[in-house]
Amino acid sequence: MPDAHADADVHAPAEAATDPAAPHQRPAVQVRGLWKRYGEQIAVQGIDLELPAGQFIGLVGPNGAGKTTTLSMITGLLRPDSGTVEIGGHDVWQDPAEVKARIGVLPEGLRMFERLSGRELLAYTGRLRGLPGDEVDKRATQLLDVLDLAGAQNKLVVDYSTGMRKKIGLAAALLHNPEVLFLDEPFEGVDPVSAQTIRGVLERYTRSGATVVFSSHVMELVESLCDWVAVMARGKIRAQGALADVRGDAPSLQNAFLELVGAREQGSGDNLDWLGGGAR
Ligand SMILES: Nc1ncnc2c1ncn2[C@@H]1O[C@H](COP(=O)(O)OP(=O)(O)OP(=O)(O)O)[C@@H](O)[C@H]1O
Repeated sequence: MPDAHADADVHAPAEAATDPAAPHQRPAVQVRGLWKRYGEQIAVQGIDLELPAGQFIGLVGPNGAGKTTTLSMITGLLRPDSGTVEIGGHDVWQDPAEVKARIGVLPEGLRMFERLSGRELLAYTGRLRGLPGDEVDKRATQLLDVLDLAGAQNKLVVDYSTGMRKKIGLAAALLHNPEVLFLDEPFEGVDPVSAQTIRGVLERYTRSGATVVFSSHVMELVESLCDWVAVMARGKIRAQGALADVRGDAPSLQNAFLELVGAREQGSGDNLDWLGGGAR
């Protein structure tokens, strides 16, 4: 692990954003000086992020790092104390309608219209997005099919399992074909088969030039999916850049991550001498 990684704000990626020959020149998301405090608790401490377009981007960090707070501010769900966010060149808080037309969001613990069926939920979401009815029908049928929800399309959302809820939430977030898709812990509670399905849909989507930003604390998943990562700990960005640059010389992203977030400071449980070993 290079020493630079141990300090805050390693910023490895810049060429993609500045190279005039790069296919996606403007960053998909530009965050400057974002702060959020809940009473005494500072959740996000003045972060800057430049997320390149057309990439699979992972926002990783331990529990309580500030990932959900950050994604909520980026997507216009939570007003920052200070700082700005631009998506596709539009300010999220000055120009919310423009931004919301360009993004899809699957927040953590998404509240849905529980008394609608999966198909009705998509029909309703599509009309809210201003799509014509026949186009909504066509897209809904295809998404339900690809996400293996066709058999449950007439079931009420309240009766869906956790994984089914993630999938119908993902379908609703994709229906209007957004430029940037934000997903908070999209694979949490999802079985391996459904995870593979979701993964396939998202990979196809980024190959077409769209951007996926998702938060996770599962390093293997991030390492296998992402082109680009931002590592957060205690409300700050510890590193951001292409996956290989953030990983550096470490054998895996997990090792790089543990180094970056200072896991050793938190102890290894050595003082739990009463635990296990028959000393009851
Ligand atoms: N509504 C709130 N009121 C008070 N404190 C909050 C609130 N939401 C988050 N926090 C605090 O802000 C910090 C960041 O929380 P956040 O949920 O953004 O982290 P996270 O990285 O998404 O964590 P996790 O991976 O556990 O979901 C935590 O210390 C949390 O306790």
